[in-house]
Amino acid sequence: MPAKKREHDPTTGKKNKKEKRGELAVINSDLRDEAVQKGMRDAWQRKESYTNGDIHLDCEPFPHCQITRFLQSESFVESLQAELLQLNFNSKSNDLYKFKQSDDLRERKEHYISQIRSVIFGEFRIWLSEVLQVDLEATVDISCAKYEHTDVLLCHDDELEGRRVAFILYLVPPWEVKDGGTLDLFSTDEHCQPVSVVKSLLPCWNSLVFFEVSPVSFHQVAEVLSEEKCRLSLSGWFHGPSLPRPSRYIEPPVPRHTHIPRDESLLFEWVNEMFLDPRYQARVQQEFEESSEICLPGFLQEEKLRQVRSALQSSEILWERKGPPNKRCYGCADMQNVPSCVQECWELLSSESFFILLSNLTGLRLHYLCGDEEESENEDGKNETENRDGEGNTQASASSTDADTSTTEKKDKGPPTCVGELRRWMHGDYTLLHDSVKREYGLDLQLHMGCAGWKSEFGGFTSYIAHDEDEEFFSLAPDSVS
Ligand SMILES: O=C(O)CCC(=O)C(=O)O
Ligand SMILES: [Fe+2]
Repeated sequence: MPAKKREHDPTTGKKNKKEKRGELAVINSDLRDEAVQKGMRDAWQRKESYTNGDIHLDCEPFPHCQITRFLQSESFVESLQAELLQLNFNSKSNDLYKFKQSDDLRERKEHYISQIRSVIFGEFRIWLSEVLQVDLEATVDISCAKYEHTDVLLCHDDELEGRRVAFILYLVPPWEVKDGGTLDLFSTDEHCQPVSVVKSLLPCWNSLVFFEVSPVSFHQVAEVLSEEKCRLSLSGWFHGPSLPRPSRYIEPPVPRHTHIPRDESLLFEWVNEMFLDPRYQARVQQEFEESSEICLPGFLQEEKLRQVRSALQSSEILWERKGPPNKRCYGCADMQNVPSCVQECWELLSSESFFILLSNLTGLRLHYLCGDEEESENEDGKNETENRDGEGNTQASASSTDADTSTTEKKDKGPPTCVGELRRWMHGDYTLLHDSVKREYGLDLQLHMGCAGWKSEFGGFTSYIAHDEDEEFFSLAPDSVS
């Protein structure tokens, strides 16, 4: 029920001060019910589900609770929504997310914003402390987010010093699965790494979701697909003692191999002869040494390229999803089961003669017969770079195929080796920058197929950033190499 309206103070006849400024925030009265509190507390301790009226607790894949009709008064929520929409919103975009965020709400003086802030970090925090049996601090950590068409927040766990419970209050129009924008919860494996979405919560007007921030609280906001609807929410964290965290999981390294023995005939068959001319190679090398990257259009012979491209488009290839989703999500082909011309192209890239060709084109020592003019510079760490996800992956949002090999060598580290994948990028695929990767020197090679006429708004670029820098220094679009 809405807070009782009283226009005038009966004793003075003056307007009631609070009424003049607007309604008060009152939370769902079920939360004050002692039986509900006890039921919630017991269920939370035992990690069991619990439902009572507007409150639904579920512990799979990790404990989370949805409170529908969080605020008693509909008109309060409407006024709050209107006030929030008047705020200034800033576009936020990086590899992990794209959405709009309001200015800081901690100090805002607007009536409804102040009201909701004090009820969430006052009465509701005390209720939550009681239910979870955890001392939650009065620290105010809240902002307003607006997700519109194509906005997204990829898989993450919310872990940050001090955050104990995450909450989101939704202020959305009637929402359906086809609108996207669900809050997806991930299951995790034995290393606390996310596996797949096992539950999706539809955002719902005046409902509040909360969950404990933990090593397994992986979630995402699915891309908003509706072109009209605005997914407005207030979200933040209650701070308190963090849960124990296992040490960061480091993925086992992907096995690499040295070149495979194939002679130059493979090069003559596959590579445009221009790139085999030593004078042209010297020019390419000079340019590569100046800029550390080079694009070689028309690298493969037209007929070979056509064969590979059409073989890749055939349905014979089994594309497997590569995860974990907090690091990457794209299709990857099993190289044992690809058409023979694709296999042959793969052999070309791993062949001894190709290692020599790459040495000649780059000046890097990728074969013992070739000198390395860059070696002393690399040894200083001057050229240390890392791409957007630190592992030589591209980010894409449309169908494409991409072969990527990396070759590395450092003194006393043995002969140069390579590793690669045949990848397919579709709408929604991505890689994320992350820390759990060993930094080392390497050469990234990308061979894009079927990306002619690529437009920048398709996404799918690879973003390279230097270690410890925020800004990218180089972006590679697929069309520049097809
Ligand atoms: O809006 C949501 O449903 C979740 C938002 C979220 O996960 C976050 O802001 O960290
Ligand atoms: Fe989150």
